[in-house]
Amino acid sequence: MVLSPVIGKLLHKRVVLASASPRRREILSHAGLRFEVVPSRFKEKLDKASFPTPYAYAIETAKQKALEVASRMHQKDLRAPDVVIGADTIVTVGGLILEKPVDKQDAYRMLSRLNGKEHSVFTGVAIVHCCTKDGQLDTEVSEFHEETTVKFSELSEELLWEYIDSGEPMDKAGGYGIQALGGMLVEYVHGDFLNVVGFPLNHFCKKLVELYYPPRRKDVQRVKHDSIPPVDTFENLSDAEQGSSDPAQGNEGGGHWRAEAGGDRGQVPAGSQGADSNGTVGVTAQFPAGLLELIDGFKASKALFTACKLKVFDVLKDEAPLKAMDIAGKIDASVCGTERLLDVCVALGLLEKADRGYCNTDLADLHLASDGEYSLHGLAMHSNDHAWNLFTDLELAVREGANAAFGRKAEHPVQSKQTKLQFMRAMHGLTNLTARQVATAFDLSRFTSACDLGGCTGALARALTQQYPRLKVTVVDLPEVIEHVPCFQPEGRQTEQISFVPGDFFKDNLPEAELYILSRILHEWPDDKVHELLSRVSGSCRPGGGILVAETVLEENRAARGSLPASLNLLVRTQGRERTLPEYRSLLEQHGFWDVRLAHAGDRLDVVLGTRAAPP
Ligand SMILES: Cc1cn([C@@H]2O[C@H](COP(=O)(O)OP(=O)(O)OP(=O)(O)O)[C@@H](O)[C@H]2O)c(=O)[nH]c1=O
Repeated sequence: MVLSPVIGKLLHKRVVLASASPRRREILSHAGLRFEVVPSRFKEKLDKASFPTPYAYAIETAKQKALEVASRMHQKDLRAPDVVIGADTIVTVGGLILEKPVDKQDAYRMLSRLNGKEHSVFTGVAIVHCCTKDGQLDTEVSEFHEETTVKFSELSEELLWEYIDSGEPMDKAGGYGIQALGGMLVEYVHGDFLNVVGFPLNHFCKKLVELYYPPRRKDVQRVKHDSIPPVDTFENLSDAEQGSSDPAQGNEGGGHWRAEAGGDRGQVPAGSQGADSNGTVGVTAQFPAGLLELIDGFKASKALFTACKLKVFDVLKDEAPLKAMDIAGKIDASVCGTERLLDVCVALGLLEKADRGYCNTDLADLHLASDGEYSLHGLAMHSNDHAWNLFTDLELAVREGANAAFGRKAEHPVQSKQTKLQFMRAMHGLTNLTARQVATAFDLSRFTSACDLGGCTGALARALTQQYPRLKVTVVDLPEVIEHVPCFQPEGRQTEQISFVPGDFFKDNLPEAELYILSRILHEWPDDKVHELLSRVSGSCRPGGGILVAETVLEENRAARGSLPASLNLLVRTQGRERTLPEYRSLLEQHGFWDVRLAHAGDRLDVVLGTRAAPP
């Protein structure tokens, strides 16, 4: 569980903590961040005197730690992680900077200085976004610091030595650990406790908000030139590989000390306009991280599809954890390629990686392995093998309109032999996920018979019969669909309440029923075909009978809820379209269905129920 949604912004990135500190690792993993730990080899020996403030020193050290790891990882496999986090904690007292003691005497000297006094603990943090361009590592650094004031009690020599002999001071800045025995030395703390322990989590989250939640256009600040801290130019922000970038820094943290130092090393994002030569007004724009995620979205989809196709999630459902090499053997793929794909799946939150190997996440077990009631493996495969190709024609479909594009490359999935089973699998998984909600969106207990037109594998029929034990459901679908229905019957759960009838609902007589169901059917067809179908349903339905339409109903401004690409899907794939409630109401009313009501059936689906009026 992730409390801070901003931490979630890092879940899809490969994040590395460039620190050997067990405390930092613990703080960040408790916050829900997923990361690898690669301790930095940077030697902490920058010339303290050359920094204008102690925290400038801590920030620079943090930055060098992170950059060293980024460049080492880049050199190792020519690919740096997306984000490297470095941190450095120091204690300052009387103008002196205290780091980790080198021995017991050093610890004693430090603790004696702190004894009975107030001191400051600074942690400098660097968040380094990396990208690889033409084989070169490109980095962009965001940095900040946090200060906490700590007061020690008056401590006896005996107590100090007892504490030193405990061994606790040795790997800790200032020679104490506030989170353990050292807590007994402390009278009060002002500020962020975790900052003393080694990582200012609260400030880190705020920084992520700054980085990943750019202000909306109307919030773009118009600021006076002299209120912008001195800035650098980071030239490669447009590289989508990078994932994110630093916005213009506020007048705080790393940006602030630089301003004080009169330096000019801060950063400004691409697209920002600096002040004009008169230094009057400029516009700063946050880096469009969300947009870049969108640009990269297809790569994530393709990685997921590929892992599904290679049955990675099936392999790991059967046996886990497994190392990349073992998985590669089982899926008959190269080790290096498999490892990369697996790591991407980890970054996408589909797999987990531990020392002993890779495992499925619960999400992957439930939805991406090919078996299981709620598997979306079929949908992923259908998207990969079919929808993907059709979407390459989106431009053509937009230029020429659905009718023109349809039929050129697009092929109705149910009519294609090759894709028929795959399409059934896709629909089966999707319907299973929503069937209960559709069945219960309205109280249908007054009906004793229903006919599910285009009911495919009977997934909705099953949910209906479970919900309404009196109800008998006839599923009508094309013969070539019905032929494969047995593959989708859960063992031991066949029910006499459901029967399957092969037929074409545009041509064949419709079975008699009190309730006719059209689930995810009408959006596939243009208005003339919808009228044709509704007129056939209306002709078969007795007065007092019903029609139940399950579709994503558009808002009145035609905005789709949930699945935005769906309407484009229709454009490239069929001649149909999604409709608003007034449109459905009008269609149904024209065919004698009244009292048309809407209910939501989850995030992406709505249910419309109409009652057949007596003919005039
Ligand atoms: C004041 C205080 C510090 N620390 C630890 O002191 C180390 C600072 O050293 P660093 O150089 O910033 O980090 P490191 O441990 O050398 O790791 P690295 O990041 O690899 O340089 C970090 O561990 C901190 O937790 C505590 O655990 N408790 C405290 O109360």
